[in-house]
Amino acid sequence: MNEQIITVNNLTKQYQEPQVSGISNISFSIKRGDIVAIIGESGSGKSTLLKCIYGLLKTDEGEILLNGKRVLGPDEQLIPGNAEMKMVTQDFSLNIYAKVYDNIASMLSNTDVAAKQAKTLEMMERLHITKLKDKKITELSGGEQQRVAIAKALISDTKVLLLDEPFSQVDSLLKNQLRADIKRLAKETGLTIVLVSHDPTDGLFLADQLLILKQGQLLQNDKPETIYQNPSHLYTAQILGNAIILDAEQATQIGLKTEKQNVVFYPEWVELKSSWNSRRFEVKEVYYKGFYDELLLERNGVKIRALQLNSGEHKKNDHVQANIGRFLEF
Ligand SMILES: Nc1ncnc2c1ncn2[C@@H]1O[C@H](COP(=O)(O)OP(=O)(O)OP(=O)(O)O)[C@@H](O)[C@H]1O
Repeated sequence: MNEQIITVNNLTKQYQEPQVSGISNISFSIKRGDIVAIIGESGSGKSTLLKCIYGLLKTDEGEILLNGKRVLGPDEQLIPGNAEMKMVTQDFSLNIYAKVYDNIASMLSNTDVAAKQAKTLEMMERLHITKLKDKKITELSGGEQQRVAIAKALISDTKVLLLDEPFSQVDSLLKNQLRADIKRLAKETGLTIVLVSHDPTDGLFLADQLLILKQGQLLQNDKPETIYQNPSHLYTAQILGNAIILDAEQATQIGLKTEKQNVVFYPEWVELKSSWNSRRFEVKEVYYKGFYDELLLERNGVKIRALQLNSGEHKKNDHVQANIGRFLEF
């Protein structure tokens, strides 16, 4: 069996109004069973790409292949979309008057009622929604509705699940649970998942492959850890959220030399220690993070962040030696 389930070749979709935008000349492929996260700022083309993959938008150039077969556009078939893929959007498209069980079961035919019931119950079990079986959709929280929508999407032998902002309605505790469930589901069933998110931690935590979009262009396509450790553009470092970004003047103030405009590093690359070449910083704030502290440090008016694993070791107004072990230049 071919390892690649989806191949996108030179895909371009431009909207003319109100200004030229969309996505431009995008190529990548997706391995069967992988979770792919599409990350980028608002308007970077994430939803456009997802809709093109599903066949909801007429493309201008290029093609999408699913198992080697071209995905048809909305002008080429009666009902836009693709039978082997399912897309869950932020509105969930559930029947709000029907019970949870009936919403999910409605996707299956009545030819074998016992099999239909068994399959529906199994899918509810997988998504931890068995106890919601007899509730109406209007009685559910956003996160519960999300699970029902995913169960509904998956029950009819879906090969690829497309998720648009899957965690936007879920609080942080449930978000971790739902992320873990989605990951487990993909690994257990071999399902391929493509998701779009504003939150880079979704991609870093969940994905096997991360796509970084900027103004309709694919900027980076790699494993999350590779992208995190080696962002190829300043934009990538910015949207991943955790990086400390300084301009050249600020870098000089804390003793880093650069010929470029910016230096970038992560708090975990800052070593707190005493050594002849480390620099003295003042601890301006200590943020308690559970099993570690995040320190806000300042030197010559420039603020950086560092991690301290021995919680409480350095306190506000202390002076510490900090060595920036590694930094990137852009
Ligand atoms: N139907 C449309 N007509 C015209 N322009 C559109 C249309 N849909 C999207 N666009 C434009 O195309 C660009 C990409 O939009 P898209 O919705 O794909 O981005 P996004 O990354 O998903 O954004 P967000 O995170 O805000 O949802 C934006 O500039 C947007 O304004």
